[in-house]
Amino acid sequence: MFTLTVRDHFMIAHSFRGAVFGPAQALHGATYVVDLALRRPALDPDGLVVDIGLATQLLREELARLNFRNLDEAPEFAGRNTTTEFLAHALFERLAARIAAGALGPHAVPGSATGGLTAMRVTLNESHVARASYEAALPAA
Ligand SMILES: Nc1nc2c(c(=O)[nH]1)N=C([C@H](O)[C@H](O)COP(=O)(O)OP(=O)(O)OP(=O)(O)O)CN2
Repeated sequence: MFTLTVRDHFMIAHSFRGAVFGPAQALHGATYVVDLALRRPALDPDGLVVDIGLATQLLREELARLNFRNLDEAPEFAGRNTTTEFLAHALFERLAARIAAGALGPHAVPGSATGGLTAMRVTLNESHVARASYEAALPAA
């Protein structure tokens, strides 16, 4: 299995509901370093998992939707604790939809004639001691 990983970061503010979060029930900031890992068992006709430039651009675009926002005020997350795990899954779903729509080129579309991407992992590094990931297969379109 081949894997290509690209990295970017974003900054948000949020608060959590639940005694388990202790002081993080108050509004606080976070800077997440995000690793996007893209997987396929066979390289495309150019010898790539995907083009690094396209992957970097896609990740940057999706993180820009969250960057500098107070997630407590984000309608799409209303009523949810925007934990590191939750955000990893939310980003996975957005990125998977963009990839299926061709954002990383036709050879990356899952189930394409050249095989396409078969799996993806989104990791949010929330500090030097903790990170959370969401990983799953990418279904063929
Ligand atoms: N599994 C998760 N646990 C926690 C998350 C999370 O996203 N997923 N987030 C937080 C806080 O937002 C913050 O990152 C850490 O806050 P902190 O108060 O330092 O939490 P700790 O559990 O590390 O320490 P406490 O002993 O509870 O103060 C918290 N947990």
